[in-house]
Amino acid sequence: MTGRSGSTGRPAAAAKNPAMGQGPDDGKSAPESPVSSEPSEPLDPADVKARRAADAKAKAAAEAKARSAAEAKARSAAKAAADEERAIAQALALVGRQPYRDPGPGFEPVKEPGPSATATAPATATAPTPASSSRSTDRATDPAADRPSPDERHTAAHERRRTHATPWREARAVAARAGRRVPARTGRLPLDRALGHVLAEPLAALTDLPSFDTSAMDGWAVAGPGPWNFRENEGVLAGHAAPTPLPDGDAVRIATGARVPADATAVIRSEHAHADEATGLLYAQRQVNPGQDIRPRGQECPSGEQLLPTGTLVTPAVLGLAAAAGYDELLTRPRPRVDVLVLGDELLTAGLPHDGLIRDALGPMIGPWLRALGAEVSAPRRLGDDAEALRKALVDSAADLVITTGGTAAGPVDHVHPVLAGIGAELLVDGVAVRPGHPMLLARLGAAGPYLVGLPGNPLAAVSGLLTLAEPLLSGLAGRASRDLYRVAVRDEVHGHPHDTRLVPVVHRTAGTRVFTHRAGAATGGGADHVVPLHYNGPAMLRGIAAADGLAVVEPGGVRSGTEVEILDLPWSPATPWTEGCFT
Ligand SMILES: Nc1nc2c(c(=O)[nH]1)N[C@H]1C(S)=C(S)[C@@H](COP(=O)(O)OP(=O)(O)OC[C@H]3O[C@@H](n4cnc5c(N)ncnc54)[C@H](O)[C@@H]3O)O[C@H]1N2
Ligand code: MOO
Repeated sequence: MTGRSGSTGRPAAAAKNPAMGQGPDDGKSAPESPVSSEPSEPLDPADVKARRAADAKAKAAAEAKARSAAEAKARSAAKAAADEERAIAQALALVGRQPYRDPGPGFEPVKEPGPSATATAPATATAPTPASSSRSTDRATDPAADRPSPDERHTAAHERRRTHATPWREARAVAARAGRRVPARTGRLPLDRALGHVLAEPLAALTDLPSFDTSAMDGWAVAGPGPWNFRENEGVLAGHAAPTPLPDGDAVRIATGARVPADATAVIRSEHAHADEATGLLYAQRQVNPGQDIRPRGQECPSGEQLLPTGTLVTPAVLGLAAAAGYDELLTRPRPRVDVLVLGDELLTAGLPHDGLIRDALGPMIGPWLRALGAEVSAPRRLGDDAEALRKALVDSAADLVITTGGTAAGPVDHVHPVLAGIGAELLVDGVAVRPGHPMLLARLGAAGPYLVGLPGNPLAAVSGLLTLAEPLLSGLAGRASRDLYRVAVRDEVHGHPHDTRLVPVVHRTAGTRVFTHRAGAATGGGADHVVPLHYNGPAMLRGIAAADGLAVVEPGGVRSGTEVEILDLPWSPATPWTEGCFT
C-alpha cells in the first residue's frame, strides 16, 4: 500500500500508475483521495488535470462496481427467496395427505449401537469380490489371476445382491429407523418462516380459545326471558374491553366476535328479532335457547391443552392455529436437505434422443418428487459416469441425504458400489427384493456423514427406490411418521413375481368415475371403489406411473381380481389442495 494517496498526499508518479493503486478497479481509494489533499511536491497543472480525470474515472468505476454488486446481491437474494418459497410450496404437496400421528418414543434420537445393527444384511461396502481360495493352481501361480475378471466380478455382485436382497417391508423399516436415529436439529422460527417444517414439540394452547365468551352472530345479547328493554345507539363491538354486565330483562346490540356481557343468557341473530323503537322493546321471532350463539370461553380448547403432536407438518392451517393459540414462533425441525447426483454418460438434458443418447428423465423428476416428500433439494448435478467426480461429490456433500441415480448395478461403468467401498461407506441395504428397483441401496457415508440412497437408473425402478427407501428415510429425518399403506380391491388380476414384491402403478376408480382417496375407510367405502392396474409398468417406462395415483404392493402370490391389495399413495393427486406446488 505504499505510494497510495491519502490525507498525507502521495508521489506524483503514482497518479499515472494503475499498478500503484489508481487503476479503474481501485475503487476504494478514489473517494478518500480528494485532489484538494495537496501532495507534498508542487504539481504540473496538466498532471493535476490528469489526476482529476483519473480520480473521477476511478470513482465512477467504483460506483458502477458497487451498483452492480448490489444488484447481483439483490438478484441472488430474490432468487434464493423464490427458491425457498417454491421449495416450501412443493414440500406442502403432502398437506392433507399425512395422518398426524405422534411417532412415539422411537422419535427421539435412538441410542442404538450402530446403524448396521438395524440392517438385515449389514455390510461395509466392499470393493469387487475378492479372489476365491478355490481358484485353480494356474491362477494361484499368476498374481494377476488372483483378481476376478470383470465378468466374474459382475456376475458375483449381481448374485450376491439377489440372494442378500432385503425384503421390501424390512427395507422400508430400516430406512425409517436410519432417519430417526439422526439427532434432531431444532430451532425456533417465526411463524412466517415455519411453513413446511415439522413441529419439534407439541403445539399446546397458550390461551383459552376463544379467550372470552364471544358472540357468534351479529344481533342482540339478551338476559333472561323477553321481551327485553334496549337502548338505541348502544352496542358492543369486537375488539373492545369487557362491556358492563347485562341486567335481567335487558338487551344490547352485539357484533360477531364481540365480548358477550356478563349475565347475558343468549344471542339472538338480528334477522330473528324485531326491535320496536316506539316502545324500546325487543321481541324474539323464534324460540330462544339458553346459550345460543354464544361461543363460551375455552370452547375450542382450554389453555395448556395439546392441539397438535410433535412431528406435525406445519401447514398454512397449522400456522393459523398457532397464531390463534398465541404463538409468535414455533420450535421446528428443518426440512431435510438433499443433494441429487444424476449418473450416466448417455444422458441428454434437451432435445431428441440421438446416436444412442437418451433424455435424462430422472433429473427433472427426482427433485420435485423429493420436495413433495418434504425435502429441501438442491438442483440436480449431472456427473456422467465419472467415478472420481462421484467420489468428490459424496465426500463434499453437506446434505442430510444424497440421492444418486443409475450406476447401482455391476456394469462396467456402474461406479456406485466401488466408490462407496473406496470412501468406507456402510451399506445398510444392498439390494431389495422388489421389482422394479431391486438394485437400490441405502448407505451411510461415514460416522457423521449423510445417508445415500442409490436409485437404479431404470426410471420406474428409481421411483420404486424413492418410495421404498427415500420416503421412509426422509420421514425419519424430518421427524414425521411414515405414510400408512391402505388396502383397496383391485379390478384386474395382477401376477406376482416368483420371490420378490412387485410395485405396480394403479389408478383409483369408482363406478366409472375417477376418485382419489387416501385412507382405507374412504377407499373401500361400500365396496364400490377399486384400483385399476396400469399397463406400461416395465422398469424403463414412466408412462404407467405418470397416469397413476398410487402403487399396488403385490406380493409373490399375486392378487386375484376383486381381492384387496395394499396401496402406496403417490404424494399428489387432484384432490390434494397443494397439487400445483409439486410442479412449480
Ligand atoms: N447382469 C445384470 N444386469 C442388470 C441387472 C442384473 O440383475 N443383472 N439388473 C438390471 C436392473 S433390474 C436394473 S434396474 C439396472 C440398474 O442399473 P443401474 O442402476 O446401474 O443403472 P444404469 O445401468 O446406469 O442404467 C440403467 C438403465 O436406465 C437408463 N437410465 C439411467 N439413468 C437414466 C436417467 N437419468 N434417465 C433416463 N434413463 C436413465 C440407462 O440408460 C439404462 O438403460 O441394471 C440392470 N442390469
Ligand atoms: O430394478 Mo430393475 O428396473 O427391476 O428392472
